[in-house]
Amino acid sequence: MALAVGMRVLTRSLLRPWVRGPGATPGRTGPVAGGGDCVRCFGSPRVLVEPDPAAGFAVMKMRNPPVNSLSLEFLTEMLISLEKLESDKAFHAIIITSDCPGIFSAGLDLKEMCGRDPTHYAEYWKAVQELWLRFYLSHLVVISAINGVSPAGGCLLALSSDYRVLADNPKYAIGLNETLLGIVAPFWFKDTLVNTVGHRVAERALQLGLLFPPAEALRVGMVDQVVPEDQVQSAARSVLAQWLAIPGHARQLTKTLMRKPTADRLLKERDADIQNFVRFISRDAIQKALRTYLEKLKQKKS
Ligand SMILES: CC/C=C\C/C=C\CCC/C=C/CC(=O)SCCNC(=O)CCNC(=O)[C@H](O)C(C)(C)COP(=O)(O)OP(=O)(O)OC[C@H]1O[C@@H](n2cnc3c(N)ncnc32)[C@H](O)[C@@H]1OP(=O)(O)O
Repeated sequence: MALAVGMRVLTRSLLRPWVRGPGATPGRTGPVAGGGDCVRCFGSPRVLVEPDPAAGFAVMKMRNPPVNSLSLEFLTEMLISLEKLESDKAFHAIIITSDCPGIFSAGLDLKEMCGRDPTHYAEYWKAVQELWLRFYLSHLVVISAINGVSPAGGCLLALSSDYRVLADNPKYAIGLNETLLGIVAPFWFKDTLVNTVGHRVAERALQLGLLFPPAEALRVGMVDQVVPEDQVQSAARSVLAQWLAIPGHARQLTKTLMRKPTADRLLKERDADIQNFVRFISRDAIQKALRTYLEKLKQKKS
């Protein structure tokens, strides 16, 4: 409920044509991050959407610096942008990528899961569920152009796509590392991984909290392609052509056939999953583990 209200408010206030600089005219050409012009870009503070309706796709750039952590506001903005693209018949695909150098997404925002009250945890978890459900089941072709490190929730987002292109940089590790934080990946994170890499690889990766560098990620099937860093976006665009050449209804029905059983499991147990999360995350031991982890991240700098 709170999420629905939040989304309505954000839809009104944030989904405006993307314009940069004072005096720019909404809906008209404006400059985009990285240079160049963008016709009818739109978005919100944390999500920039560069549409190419003639080609049938849009690039969704995550820009929640410093690390694209999936805060409640950021999740909500991503959902709104996705919804907007899904409801426009001009779009058949999106490429999701990052505007934060070296980081695809640091995963769920630890500050949303630490030192807050149960109502907040429930609202946050509902938004996380929603993001996964919407991306996992989207009728659009979703390609991840992974141009940075993507642990945990960042990896889940990538795994929810139909195809993953990873930049070949040894720093850009990807995986569900929850156990390293002393937390447990929920069953639908696990199912998404199993569906991608198979049971044995997933079992080992989840228990050990493995973060796979590019060559390993490709070997186990966590990503579909590894390309030189400067070719991630062009490779994603190239592969999109293959996906868009398939009759849309046949591809969409096939996607649903493959993914619905996994999504249905969460849909059936959604409230219980929220209660489970709230109970788990509220435990003193878990809160302590999260605080220690955040502290470690801070100390790393000094
Ligand atoms: C039985 C079980 C039942 C139920 C269980 C239910 C649920 C539990 C499971 C919940 C699932 C959680 C999934 C997640 O996604 S948890 C998040 C996991 N993410 C990580 O481990 C990544 C942590 N971050 C990093 O490793 C590095 O930051 C990173 C490699 C991404 C980037 O490194 P870099 O050196 O470039 O930056 P830093 O200096 O480390 O960070 C900059 C600032 O950003 C803050 N930060 C980083 N990550 C996060 C985050 N995920 N959330 C919030 N904030 C984050 C970091 O602290 C720095 O902050 P400042 O010091 O500048 O204030």
